[in-house]
Amino acid sequence: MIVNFYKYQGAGNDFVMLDNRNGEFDSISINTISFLCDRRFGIGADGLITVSNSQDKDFDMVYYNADGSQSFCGNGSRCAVRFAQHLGMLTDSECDFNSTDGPHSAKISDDNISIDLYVKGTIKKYSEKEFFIDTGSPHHIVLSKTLENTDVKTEGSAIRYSEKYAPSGSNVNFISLINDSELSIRTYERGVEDETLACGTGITAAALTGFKLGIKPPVKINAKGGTLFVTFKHDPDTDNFSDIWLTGPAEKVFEGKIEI
Ligand SMILES: N[C@@H](CCC[C@H](N)C(=O)O)C(=O)O
Repeated sequence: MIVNFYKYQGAGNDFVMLDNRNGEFDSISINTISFLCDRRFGIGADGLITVSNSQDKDFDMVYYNADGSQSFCGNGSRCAVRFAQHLGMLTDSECDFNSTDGPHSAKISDDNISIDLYVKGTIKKYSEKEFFIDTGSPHHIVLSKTLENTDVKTEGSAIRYSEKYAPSGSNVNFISLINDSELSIRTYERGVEDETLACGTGITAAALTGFKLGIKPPVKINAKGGTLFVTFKHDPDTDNFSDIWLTGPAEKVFEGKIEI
């Protein structure tokens, strides 16, 4: 079967997009997802997203990592909003959509897409330099003074597969604080099993963890593939974060046909 595909990227986190408005990719197989995301034998991407009609929102999306596993994806969601706009599913500069972890809202401009995210639970502090937070996907955070020289694949993989996170694993982010509103980040992504150029839920997790270390919103975050911004509110009485928004670029790279 020959299918149309679209390739999008958000700060270098790249995705194959499939128009699923007729439901043809409802039961897409893990093998097909892995093939389409393969950088040598397929199109190549960190993940794959299907965009479908929704009963109660502007669209529904499902995110799959390159290995076919599912989670919530911040950059993928931002790209899915841009794709829904391309498909003519959006009529406004704001929209609502359903993703793997529930409903989200988005704000659209020519340069950027912003989405809101939700935290599950609170930040867990393992030590002065290691933390965990779930921003729709699970994220381990390591404070690093040697970010450029960090072997993200080896060190990230060791934490991702550690007993602490078995059996489902965690994404792993290495961060360096630059000043009181800026940090740099490198991320090992579960399901891609490698470093990616940016990870939206990881960037959000880093901004919120950074707040605990003295960083104030809006937080500017430098990833390898680009710069994103995170804003949020924090309630000192409950220690809860709310009104969390991730903002950055999301654009179509190319489109084509492929046999699956
Ligand atoms: N790239 C994503 C995160 C995708 C999910 C993650 N790999 C997981 O399995 O938890 C993002 O931009 O948030």
